[in-house]
Amino acid sequence: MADELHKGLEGVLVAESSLSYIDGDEGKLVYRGYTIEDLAENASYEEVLYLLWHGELPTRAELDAFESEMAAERDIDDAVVDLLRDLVDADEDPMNALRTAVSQLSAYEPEDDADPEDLDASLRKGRRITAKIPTILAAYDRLRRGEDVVEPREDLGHAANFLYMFTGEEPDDVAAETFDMALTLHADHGLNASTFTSMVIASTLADMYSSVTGGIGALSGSLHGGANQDVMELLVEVEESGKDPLQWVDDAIADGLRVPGWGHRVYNVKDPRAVILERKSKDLGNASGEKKWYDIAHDIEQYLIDEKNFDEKGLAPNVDFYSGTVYYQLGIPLDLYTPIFAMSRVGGWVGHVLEYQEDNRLIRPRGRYIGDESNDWTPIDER
Ligand SMILES: CC(=O)SCCNC(=O)CCNC(=O)[C@H](O)C(C)(C)COP(=O)(O)OP(=O)(O)OC[C@H]1O[C@@H](n2cnc3c(N)ncnc32)[C@H](O)[C@@H]1OP(=O)(O)O
Ligand SMILES: O=C([O-])CC(=O)C(=O)O
Repeated sequence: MADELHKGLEGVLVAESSLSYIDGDEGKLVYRGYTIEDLAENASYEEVLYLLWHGELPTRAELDAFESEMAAERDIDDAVVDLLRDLVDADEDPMNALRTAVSQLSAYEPEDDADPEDLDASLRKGRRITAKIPTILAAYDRLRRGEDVVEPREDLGHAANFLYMFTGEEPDDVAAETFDMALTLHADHGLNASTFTSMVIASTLADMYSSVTGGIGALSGSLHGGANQDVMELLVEVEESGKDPLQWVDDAIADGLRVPGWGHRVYNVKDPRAVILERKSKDLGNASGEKKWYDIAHDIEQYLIDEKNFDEKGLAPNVDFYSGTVYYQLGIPLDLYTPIFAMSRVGGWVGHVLEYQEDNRLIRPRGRYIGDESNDWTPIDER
């Protein structure tokens, strides 16, 4: 066996997949053969879920049935709401609250005793978790605002229903479509760290709740999904400093800042999702007359390219760089940005787990041992 070390598993092929394809040099992303641009423009998030989980686009009848099944699974048990209240009291971060609540959901899973190798049951579990995540997040946010939880509605789409439960008002078409598009953009991305985490867990024949709970944990970190909140915090900090944004960034880089929302393990050029989100952020700003956040982000992007030559180092905006400026304009609090990423990426976690389990093999790499090999035992009183 080769003893070459692949730190961070960079470039290591560990599985075959037909869910999503990324060309990191061309800035191209496709889900099951459909470009992200086509999907962002034409597909609903539910259509994307169907595509990822069933391998092809649904017919109208299949989509109607799928949407109804999802909508019927949105309710969460009162005990989960009680848990969320406790977590609000403990001032828990929403991403951690989501991780805890998803883990608790398994207690109310009707097919709890299904064999983990029963892929149809795993798919239904994945669908239930996906349907309930928006309910958990909206409830958590309302509880911490001291407001009553709003029950899900079955007549609204996944994105619109989240915004409805979150605000208590039915969203307008622009907000619902923008949010739906953001969910589509984040749904899958190859064997990223959180998806791989879910697959590692599933490879032991643990159940879907464990896989998704682990995926949420992996996504929360600042090198992964956590970066979308970091970007918006940076933009707010820049704005509140009253300094010239470019000078602020220059100083921060000199102090060793890793610019959140920049760089990617796979892309060497601008992430195609960042291109779409940038355009959306600009359009929303133009429509509302409040282009401040888009402008600051865009100016920073230009500066990093023109003055810091980030592009020559293969550094470019990733999906997280402009998403926050879109969510901000939808009135979503900063610490919900990463949970919203999870609300979408659960589609990829479930899809990859199911695909991997079709031909499961325990994931178990090796580490090279570099410790001592033959120490003499020293009794505790002599150390
Ligand atoms: C949804 C997602 O998960 S997308 C990624 C979200 N994460 C972020 O936006 C956090 C900021 N970005 C990063 O930390 C990194 O680019 C990562 C973790 C995403 C990818 O990292 P890796 O592929 O491991 O690249 P690595 O850390 O080896 O960086 C390569 C070089 O680029 C530099 N670099 C990478 N990202 C950045 C950045 N955001 N800002 C400044 N420099 C950077 C590194 O310092 C390193 O420079 P060096 O060779 O002079 O030491
Ligand atoms: O693919 C990755 O490494 C990070 C990720 O999840 C994404 O960009 O959506």
